[in-house]
Amino acid sequence: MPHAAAVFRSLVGIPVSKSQKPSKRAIFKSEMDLHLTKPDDWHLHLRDGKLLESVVHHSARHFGRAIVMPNLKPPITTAAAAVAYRDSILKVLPPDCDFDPMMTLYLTDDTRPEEIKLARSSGVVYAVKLYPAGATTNSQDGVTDIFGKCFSVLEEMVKQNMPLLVHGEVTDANVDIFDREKVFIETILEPLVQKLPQLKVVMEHITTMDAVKFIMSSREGCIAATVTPQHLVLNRNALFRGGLQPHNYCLPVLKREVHRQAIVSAVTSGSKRFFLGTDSAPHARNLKECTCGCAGIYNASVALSLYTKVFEEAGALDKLEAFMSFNGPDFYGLPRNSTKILMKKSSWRVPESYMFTWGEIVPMCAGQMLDWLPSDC
Ligand SMILES: NC(=O)N[C@@H](CC(=O)O)C(=O)O
Ligand SMILES: [Zn+2]
Ligand SMILES: [Zn+2]
Repeated sequence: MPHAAAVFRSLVGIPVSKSQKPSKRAIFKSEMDLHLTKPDDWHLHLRDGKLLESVVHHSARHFGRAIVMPNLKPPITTAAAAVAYRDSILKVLPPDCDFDPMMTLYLTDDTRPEEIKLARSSGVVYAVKLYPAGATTNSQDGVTDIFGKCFSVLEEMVKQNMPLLVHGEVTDANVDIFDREKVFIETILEPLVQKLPQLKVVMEHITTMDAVKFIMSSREGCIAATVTPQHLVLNRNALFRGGLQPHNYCLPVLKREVHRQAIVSAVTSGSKRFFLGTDSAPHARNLKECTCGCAGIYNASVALSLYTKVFEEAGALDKLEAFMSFNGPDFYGLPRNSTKILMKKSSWRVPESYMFTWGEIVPMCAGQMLDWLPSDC
């Protein structure tokens, strides 16, 4: 195994010297570009119709593949619907684009084991998504009782080696919204992995130190987590800074600073159990800035810059490529991408909004300056 600092130095193109540890000062001072294996996004909302056409290029430009979430209206509950949805995504991609949308099935109380077999044989469905009914955007058709209604489907998933992707929050209105992830781990996830230890599970968009502990204590290669940019750079103060901030509202909701720090430590530690999943979730501006605003942050255009900033500030740029480009495909048992992208150390301003004929979308960090610019090699 090469020393981490040596890897870091080869990434940034500087010769390995006697001092193996890159000092933080050196990182901040030098002008450097990072050549990285093209990343994948293991949790993405592309929507459909006009919204799909408007947002897909932000992901397709710099990501090789993406696990595409199935929470459309109506949801993607069959292999046939997933194949049709994939075709509609491919149709709106720019010519010569080799972005690969990897599809998921939306699990319901009525999903049958047969559908898992069909999904596997379709060749384009890579996972099944568990939304506890009522937990998040378009989850009303989700699962009401995972053990009571879905067990035979989960057993079939084990047979088909099909991972379960989990929105990990309980929906009980009596549970404080900031505790819903922790309670989900205790009441659903821990019993689930005990009952079905062979089931591959990805806990999506983790937000708490409880989730980090759960992932670290479970079987590597079987249980993993995706991490969003917002849960790495923001804590819950960002929801109320100078007034209500609807564009920082997503589910699971942002948590306290100690939780953010625990997640930063986990991803920058180099553990293979954590990988990139933006949870980029576009909603029209008018549906965010209203009396009952939607949950979801649109981060597709800023995600790579923000992840890089987090690793830079932690002095862990040598661990960035594994988080962005290796841990995900390794977990899913897929080849890593063979092409590269360049993260340029170059300031750019995030647009205040993206305007379309039908309306506009406000991105995460709207109007702010960011330090790292992704581009093609
Ligand atoms: N994250 C969110 O706040 N929203 C997502 C759904 C989800 O991933 O929970 C969406 O589809 O808008
Ligand atoms: Zn979710
Ligand atoms: Zn999501």
